[in-house]
Amino acid sequence: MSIKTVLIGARGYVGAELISIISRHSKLELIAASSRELDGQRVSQYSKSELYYQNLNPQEVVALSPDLVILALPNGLAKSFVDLIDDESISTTIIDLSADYRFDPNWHYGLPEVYSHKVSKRISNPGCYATAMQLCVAPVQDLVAGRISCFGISGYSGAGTSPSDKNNPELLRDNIMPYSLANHLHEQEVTHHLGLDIKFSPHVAQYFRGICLTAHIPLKKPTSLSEAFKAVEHRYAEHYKKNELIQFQAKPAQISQVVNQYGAVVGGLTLSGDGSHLAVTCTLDNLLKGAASQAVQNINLAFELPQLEGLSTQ
Ligand SMILES: NC(=O)C1=CN([C@@H]2O[C@H](COP(=O)(O)OP(=O)(O)OC[C@H]3O[C@@H](n4cnc5c(N)ncnc54)[C@H](OP(=O)(O)O)[C@@H]3O)[C@@H](O)[C@H]2O)C=CC1
Ligand SMILES: CC(=O)N[C@@H](CCC(=O)OP(=O)(O)O)C(=O)O
Repeated sequence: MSIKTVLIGARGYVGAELISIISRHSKLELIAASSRELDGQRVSQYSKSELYYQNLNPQEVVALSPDLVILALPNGLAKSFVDLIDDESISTTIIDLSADYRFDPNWHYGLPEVYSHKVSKRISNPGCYATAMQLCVAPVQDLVAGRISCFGISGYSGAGTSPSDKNNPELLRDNIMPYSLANHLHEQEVTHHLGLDIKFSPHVAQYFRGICLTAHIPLKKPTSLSEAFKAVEHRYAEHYKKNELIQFQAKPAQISQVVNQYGAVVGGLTLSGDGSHLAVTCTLDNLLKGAASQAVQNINLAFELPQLEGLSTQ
């Protein structure tokens, strides 16, 4: 039995990754893909059937009676689709890749390695940096004593295809660009979901994809440095050993390990001399574990499929 899927925002960087994964997923059947710019053109990456982009409005989406609607639109555009599907009270599951519903208590915030799965027909997918920050902090969340600071750097695909300074090759050449150094949406998102005080400094660089994030975490006073390190390392190893998509390692995580990969790497645990501060790194592909492959994990959980369905072959 296939899951009839409609993808809204199919032309984008995230949409393109979703089409590729859906093409290899045994249960997801893409019945429509929306793009204003590519309306009428063939969806060449979709290999299961001959599909053409359409410029779909919410009424046309509902008329298709999909089992699943994936929204991969820029922030602020999900509402018209969500409200109509809600009004029609059809049994369609919605997963939104934007930030629009990440603070809505009626939506399940889907970060499977950090928050236990809840059956829901409304799923909000975390932001890319927000995923990396939470993967860094989750194993020691109860040991945190004060403000966490995170430094993140992303490839310019994080800024999407709409032209901006953050994906302008001229401005990015031989450059690294700090931006939104206060109140970044992901700083708010992680503070909200972890309930901790987090400050985040995003940067963008001229490479295409991949995020490297370093978290500095103040810890409650340990008894001794060696004991503290052993205890903290054990926590990370235990937390991630049951999560196939997360590789925990001793060395700091590097972007080269995760480009075009569905999972993330966490590593480089380093305690300050007095044991009061822990540094930890996480790398992930912003378009995959930061978006599309995490969305498919969440879709699998929502439809009670194996969590890694469609994600194992890499
Ligand atoms: N890039 C990343 O690393 C990550 C992105 N996200 C989030 O995922 C979503 C998609 O991101 P990304 O793929 O990078 O974005 P892109 O800018 O690359 O793509 C946006 C998509 O939305 C469509 N679109 C844009 N404006 C409108 C509109 N007014 N009405 C209808 N469709 C529109 C575009 O197609 P067309 O113009 O042809 O209609 C395109 O398919 C965003 O919410 C982003 O914040 C989340 C995690 C990581
Ligand atoms: C380089 C760059 O611009 N990155 C984006 C992250 C995109 C993302 O994760 O999308 P949401 O807006 O849905 O959270 C940013 O910092 O806003």
